[in-house]
Order: sequence, then C-alpha cells, then structure tokens
Amino acid sequence: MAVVDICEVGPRDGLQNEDVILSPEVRGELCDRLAASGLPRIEAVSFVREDLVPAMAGAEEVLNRTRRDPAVLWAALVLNEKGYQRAVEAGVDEVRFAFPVTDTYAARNQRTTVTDAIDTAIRIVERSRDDGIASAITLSAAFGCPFEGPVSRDHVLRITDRVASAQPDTVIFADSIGVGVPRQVRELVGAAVGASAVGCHFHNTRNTGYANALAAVEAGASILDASIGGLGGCPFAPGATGNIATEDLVYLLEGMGFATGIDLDKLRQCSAWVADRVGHELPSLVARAGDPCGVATTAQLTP
Ligand SMILES: CC(=O)SCCNC(=O)CCNC(=O)[C@H](O)C(C)(C)COP(=O)(O)OP(=O)(O)OC[C@H]1O[C@@H](n2cnc3c(N)ncnc32)[C@H](O)[C@@H]1OP(=O)(O)O
Ligand SMILES: CC(=O)CC(=O)O
Repeated sequence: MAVVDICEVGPRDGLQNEDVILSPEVRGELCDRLAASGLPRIEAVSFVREDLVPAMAGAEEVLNRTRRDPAVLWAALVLNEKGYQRAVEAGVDEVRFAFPVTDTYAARNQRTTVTDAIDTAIRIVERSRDDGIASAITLSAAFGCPFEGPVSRDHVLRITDRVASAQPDTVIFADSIGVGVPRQVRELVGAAVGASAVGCHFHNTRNTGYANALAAVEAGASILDASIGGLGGCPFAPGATGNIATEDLVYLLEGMGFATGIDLDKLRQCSAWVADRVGHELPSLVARAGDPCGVATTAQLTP
C-alpha cells in the first residue's frame, strides 16, 4: 500500500490569519493533540516578525510547550535566514523555507525578490545539511499569483531546478490562493519528480483542493500539507482562504488505498477542540459528517 506523508500545518498556516490569537500554551496543546492522532509531521510554528503576524508570536515557547512526541517530525516555516537561525536554536527537526515564485508576492510577503529568495533557499539547504536537520523548499503561488495572475509551469520548473541543485530533502509546490486544477498538478508534479521528494500544499478556495491532492499523489508526490478543520490562509495574499482539511484528506486518501497512519476519530475530536478555541465552525465536512461507512478504515476495504 502506498504511503502518503501528511504534514499538518494547522498550528502555523491554520492559525496565522485567524482573528482570535491563541496563546503559545494553547498552540502547544494543539500540537500535542494533533500528534496523538498519529500525524507523522507537524509544522508547528513560523519564525517570522511578530509585529507583522501576531498570531505566530512566541514560536519558541510553542515548541517548548509541546511534549515533542518523538514519533513526529517537528517542522517550522522560515522566510529568511534570521528565521532559520531561530528555528535551529529551537531544535526543530525540519526547516521549511518558502517563497513566492513571483516578485510582487515575494515583496509583499517577505520583502524579497525571486532571485534573492532562490539564493537564500540554496544557503538554507546547505546550512541545514551542516546543522543535521531536514530541509524543504516551498514554492508559493506555483499555480497562480494573487498579484500577477497566471504562473507558467516552465517558470516554476526553472526555479525548481535551481533550488533542487542544492538537494533539499523536499520541494513543495503550493497553491497559495487555491486557483489550480488537477491538470496543472499532474503536469507540474509529473515533471518535477526526481532527486528530491515532491510535496504539495493546497488551499481549497475554489473547491479543487482535494481533486488536486489526489492528482498530486497519483503523479508521484509523497508529502501533502493539510490543516486541521480546513483553517488557513496567507495574510499577505488577498482573497486567500483555508487549506484542505486534514480530516477530509485522510478520509479521501485512506478510501483510495493510500496509507496515512492517522486515526480519523482522534483527528475529528481535535478539529472540534480547535473550533472551540478559534470560536467558529471550520470548513471541514468530514469533521461534521464523520465516516459512517468505514471508508477510511482500511481493513474494511478488503473484499
Ligand atoms: C504563503 C504563506 O502563507 S507564508 C506565511 C505568511 N507570511 C508571513 O508570515 C510573512 C511575514 N513576514 C515577515 O515576518 C518579514 O517580512 C520577514 C521576517 C520575512 C522579513 O522581514 P524584514 O523586515 O525584511 O527583515 P529585516 O532583515 O529588514 O529586519 C527588520 C527587523 O526585523 C527583524 N527580523 C528579521 N527577520 C526576523 C525573523 N525571522 N524573526 C523575527 N524578527 C526578524 C530584524 O531583526 C529587524 O529588527 P530591528 O529593526 O529591531 O533590528
Ligand atoms: C508557506 C505556505 O503557506 C505555502 C503557501 O500557501 O503558499
């Protein structure tokens, strides 16, 4: 059975744009609850400027407050080398450096250019190798940009070639504003599968997120990001909405014969818990509807 490694980004992407700001204590507890559902990888925090993204303040404290279940690979998002240094000092297992593939979004999100960000990505991959931690490079707006519109596959592949030359463990294609469709996903992932593992990060803004996720794994992606309840969205991308929901993705993947190792019931409990904390209903449908036919229980799939 093919295995798909789901990276839970709820404590980071999920919370970064919420009106209610959760304390490091609550965010640490969220991480532990997610870990208890069997998630193999959790992006717990981002090391960014807290004056720009107050919801991510206290990243070091969040990590200190988690029990750091050793079965989980603890990841953090960084957007510059200062963030990288903070992540290393906080003892993360994986650093994920992201940058948009268009100059306008790169400037708005993190005051950089695509050319400079490629150089930073290469330095961060080299530093992470020296520091003995895993590295992932996320290419944001890989399927379309909130400011510049369409993004060509060839442009993304040229950037992929540059960053892949540094040999990160993973290259992740992100649909930051949820504009992509499965055809694009198949073409991009299919062309990129090679030396580094390929991951994808989808937002469900136009209801194509789950179709895109399935297209990605069928084209060879081995890592998918998802966020508990479908929370999420970039504060610097107009119109951005939530990620694909982890519980809906687990339901889909397990039902389609991919192993995730995740306990759907525990995940749904976690989703209800975080909905209470942020104070509103979450987009996930599986959180509400459950799995009455046992579709996500692999044993029940055998004829
Ligand atoms: C697609 C997505 O969803 S990505 C996630 C959502 N987007 C974000 O989180 C973007 C947030 N952006 C940022 O935090 C910023 O733009 C950064 C950190 C990436 C770059 O910030 P810049 O202002 O260009 O950094 P610069 O190097 O000029 O430093 C300015 C100040 O910020 C501080 N700083 C820089 N980087 C960091 C960091 N990673 N963490 C904390 N402080 C930082 C510097 O120390 C400096 O402080 P000082 O004025 O007291 O000396
Ligand atoms: C870093 C991310 O959050 C990826 C994206 O949506 O662009």
